[in-house]
Amino acid sequence: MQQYYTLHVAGLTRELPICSVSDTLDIAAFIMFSDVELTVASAKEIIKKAPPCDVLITAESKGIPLAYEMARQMGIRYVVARKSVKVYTIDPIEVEVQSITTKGSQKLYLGRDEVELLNGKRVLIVDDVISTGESLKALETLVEKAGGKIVGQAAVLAEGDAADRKDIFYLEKLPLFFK
Ligand SMILES: O=P(O)(O)OC[C@H]1O[C@H](OP(=O)(O)OP(=O)(O)O)[C@H](O)[C@@H]1O
Ligand SMILES: Nc1ncnc2[nH]cnc12
Repeated sequence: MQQYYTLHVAGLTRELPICSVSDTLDIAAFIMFSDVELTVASAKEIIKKAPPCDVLITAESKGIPLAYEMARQMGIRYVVARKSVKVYTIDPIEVEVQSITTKGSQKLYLGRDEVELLNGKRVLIVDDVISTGESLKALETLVEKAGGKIVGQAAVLAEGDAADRKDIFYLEKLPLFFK
């Protein structure tokens, strides 16, 4: 039978389905897509903790609604690091990324327009979850390549050991489930 983890975040409660990552590890899947109420409330709470910044960056895909909503509330722009190059991606820069939810390695790309938005700016990196930190590391590398200055790294949830990191801020911890 499907099992759930009860999450309290930003004044809301959600039941997260427990999903298998491997023979030894399960995660509670945190998917903000579709959940406008949770996205708006989480954005508001992260903004309260955020340092002054000029632009946000997130990774495709689950960080996008959060970055959009934070940028809307803050009145600033946001950049999405894409997982593929499109016909309209001019002069892409790239970095390799691995994530706890995806087998094998992927890449994150920024086009020239996104690089221009980041260059010389105070950049806040945002994501829905920070777990192994690999996605965050890839975003850091991209911001540095683009000539941006990272002023903070934020997430709604810090999963597993990420909760002990001192270089990020987040709203709630999320446990990993070892089998
Ligand atoms: O700290 P990490 O281990 O890198 O995990 C965190 C990343 O994993 C998730 O994305 P995912 O790779 O599942 O891709 P998706 O957003 O496209 O579903 C999440 O949105 C973060 O970007
Ligand atoms: N618990 C989780 N739910 C969704 N995506 C994730 N990426 C890393 N941990 C995750």
